Amino acid sequence: MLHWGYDEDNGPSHWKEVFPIANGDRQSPIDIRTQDTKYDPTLRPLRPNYDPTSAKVILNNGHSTSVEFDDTENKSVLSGGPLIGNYRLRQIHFHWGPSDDIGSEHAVDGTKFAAELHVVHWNAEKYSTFVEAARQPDGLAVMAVFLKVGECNSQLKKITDLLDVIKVKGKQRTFTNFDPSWLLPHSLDYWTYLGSLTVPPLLESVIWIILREPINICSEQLAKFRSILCTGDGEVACRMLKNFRPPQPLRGREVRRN
Ligand SMILES: NS(=O)(=O)c1nnc(N(Cc2cn(-c3ccccc3)nn2)Cc2cn([C@@H]3O[C@H](CO)[C@@H](O)[C@H](O)[C@H]3O)nn2)s1
Ligand SMILES: [Zn+2]
Repeated sequence: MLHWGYDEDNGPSHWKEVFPIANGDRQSPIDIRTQDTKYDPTLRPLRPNYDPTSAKVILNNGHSTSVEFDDTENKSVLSGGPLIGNYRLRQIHFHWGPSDDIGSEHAVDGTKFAAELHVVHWNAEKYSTFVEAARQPDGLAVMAVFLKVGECNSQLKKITDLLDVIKVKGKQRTFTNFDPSWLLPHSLDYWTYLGSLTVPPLLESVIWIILREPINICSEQLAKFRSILCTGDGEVACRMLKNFRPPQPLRGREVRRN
């Protein structure tokens, strides 16, 4: 298989050929059956505490567009919720689809949203690097926010307005004074379950925290995501029309809610 992607010949159905953990028993994303979620009174409120100056660059890594943060110290952390201690903010990125009716990775009672924001953190209290944490069952915490088609999102505009500058794979641009909290909905109520990265190497190291309230995005902003390229300079251009992995088997896992 050539490099992994989301096309017919290198997409999610092929990933197991190179990453056998794709058939593991704590893979992500999942379809959240709300009737089967279990209220857990021990779950605490989520406490995001981000410093906007820790935002560094906006990047096209060929699979998504991300904002990378300075994670050399505990400047921006997530605590509370199901987490023990502080998880350090590493990056945010998005998943979307070829049309406004699909694009999210997680689903709720079989319903998908237009897109999904992931806020990626790592357990810097227990592990010394992100990559080491990515290999541990409690190494990563990813907060997911659903994006619902509606009014344009003024905070998201700060990102979508720059996408034409980082159109090709590998391009990045200075991007600071940005706080991911500005993208969060009013309610921080959530579902949580144990899962994996949804991109190769699909490591089973993620504590997933899915916010129950979506934020809005308009069609024009979604179209801008679809205009960036999964190819670099000099390659035959391929537009990043979709970058979501479909829901994976629950394998008996419990989904809790606060
Ligand atoms: N939807 S999600 O599960 O929340 C995520 N989607 N993208 C994410 N990134 C952060 C990240 C880095 N790594 C990682 C893991 C092990 C070794 C090195 C890096 N995992 N997540 C963006 C991202 C992913 N990667 C992966 O880096 C690997 C090593 O360079 C490379 O072999 C893979 O092809 C590439 O996917 N780099 N940056 S988390
Ligand atoms: Zn993601």
